[in-house]
Amino acid sequence: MRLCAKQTQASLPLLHSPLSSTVTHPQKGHLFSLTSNTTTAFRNLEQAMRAADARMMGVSVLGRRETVILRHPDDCAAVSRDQETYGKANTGWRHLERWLGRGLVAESDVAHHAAVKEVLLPAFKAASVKGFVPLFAEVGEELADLIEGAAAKDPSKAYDVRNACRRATLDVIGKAAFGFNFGALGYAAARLREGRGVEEGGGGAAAGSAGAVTDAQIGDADCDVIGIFDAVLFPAMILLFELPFPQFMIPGIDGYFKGIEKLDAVIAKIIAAKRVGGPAALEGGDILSFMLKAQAAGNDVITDKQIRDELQVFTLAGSDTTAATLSFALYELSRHPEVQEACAAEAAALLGDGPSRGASSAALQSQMPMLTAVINETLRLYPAATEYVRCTTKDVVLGGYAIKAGSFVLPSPYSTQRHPDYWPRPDEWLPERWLPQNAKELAPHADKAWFPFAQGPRACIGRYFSVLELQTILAVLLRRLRFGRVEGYDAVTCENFTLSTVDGALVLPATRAR
Ligand code: HEM
Repeated sequence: MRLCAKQTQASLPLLHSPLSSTVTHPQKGHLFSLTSNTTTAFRNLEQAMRAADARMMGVSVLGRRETVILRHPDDCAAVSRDQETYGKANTGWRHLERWLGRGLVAESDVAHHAAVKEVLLPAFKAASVKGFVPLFAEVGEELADLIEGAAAKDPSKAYDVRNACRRATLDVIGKAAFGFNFGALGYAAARLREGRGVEEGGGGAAAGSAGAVTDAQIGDADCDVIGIFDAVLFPAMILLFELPFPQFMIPGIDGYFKGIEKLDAVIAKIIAAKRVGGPAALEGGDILSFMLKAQAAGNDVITDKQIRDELQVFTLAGSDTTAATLSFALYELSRHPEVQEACAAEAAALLGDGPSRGASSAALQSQMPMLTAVINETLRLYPAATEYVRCTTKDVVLGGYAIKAGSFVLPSPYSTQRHPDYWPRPDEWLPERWLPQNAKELAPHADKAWFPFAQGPRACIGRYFSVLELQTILAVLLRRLRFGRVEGYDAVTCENFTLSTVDGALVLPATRAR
């Protein structure tokens, strides 16, 4: 672990002075220490940078590549905006080629990425995604049914809302992006009716390393795509670290490859169903239809392979990220009953007896200020992507520090969004900081120190989609349910590709009297 000590611009040193700190990183540990440290490295790094009041910090991963974590908003913005100097080529994404191919998030060729993004952007604009509100509300109701069903069985039993949220967001992405029902919530509801639990697994790193891929028929009601994800995510995260001999070094790597095969089978099935349906099947407003229509119109960027890759990317990027935000929001709401009641009142006033059909994110924001504040604050304290990675294409000086060509630089939403220089009371979950009357005092630098969706040309394409999804599902849930605190329980964060928890996100749900 090394700290980028402040150096004079004149000397332009390429050295970083050593830091003795408690931060552990996979430099020389054996396999078990490696895996456990990797899942909590983001937390240790944030604390070490804060203790040292460091602008950035360098770590060495297995002694291979210099890796620098950034927590200054200007550095994060500079890296995010300049693709020529801070590219995606050579970053760990290429190790996930078998899975994500050259889909948007993994593509390193700037021109190809820009061409694909230009085609897809219209489908993700705020005006386009508002058409999905009825779908978000429908899935929100199904999620509420599942949670309510579990609570009815045993009202005193702590409920892991995280896995339920993962199921909901997977169903949303299936229906909205592909016009396909993964049936993830239906699978859990059926198991609950049979008296068999599916939510006990936790869904964190431990579940990921278990490597269980179901043999269920893909795309049918008894298929558990969440189970496939559990097998894929953890080895995928470790693959990003460029370990030598991954086939021997990474626990669960067989489950990773089998899982990708299964996901590929699901995706082939989804695309085939669309093509068989002819032009009528392309009128559903989903993103796959959008791509197939672009292809039929002669757009040569959208090849069959590109469509397959994007579907893999959307399944990944569009589900666990939003699920993490949703479940952390419910967890924090369970600990802040007064905020929860304010949100429930907003939801009741807005939704009345039915979902707000066709509302835009901006409209919901003005009508649900507290609920929107809850989402912003949850994304601040628990950004699903704690860091994102770029690779320097030449020697650079960033924020006064010299960094060698070929180094990884990681803008860190997690560390920047907890930085005491930019956030008063940084570790407190305080949704009210986002209300206009408090912003000056409690969120004075939000415009530059809050970027959970990244920034610049590689910023998240799904931002409006996911915020609208979160607003709608949270409103539907809070109108029907109250989430109580589980005494003595504090969620422990870890990383399982996206921000996760070691032990789920436990709450005590109860039906609200209406
Ligand atoms: C709370 C939810 C979400 C968060 C916090 C989030 C965060 C991010 C971040 C930080 C990046 C940049 C990654 C990088 O540069 O390596 C990103 C990229 C991306 N996200 Fe999201 N995301 C969310 C939801 C979604 C959704 C719902 C979708 C799709 C429906 C989506 C699709 C994508 C895609 C395709 C990219 C790659 C964009 C590009 O490279 O041009 N994300 N996201």
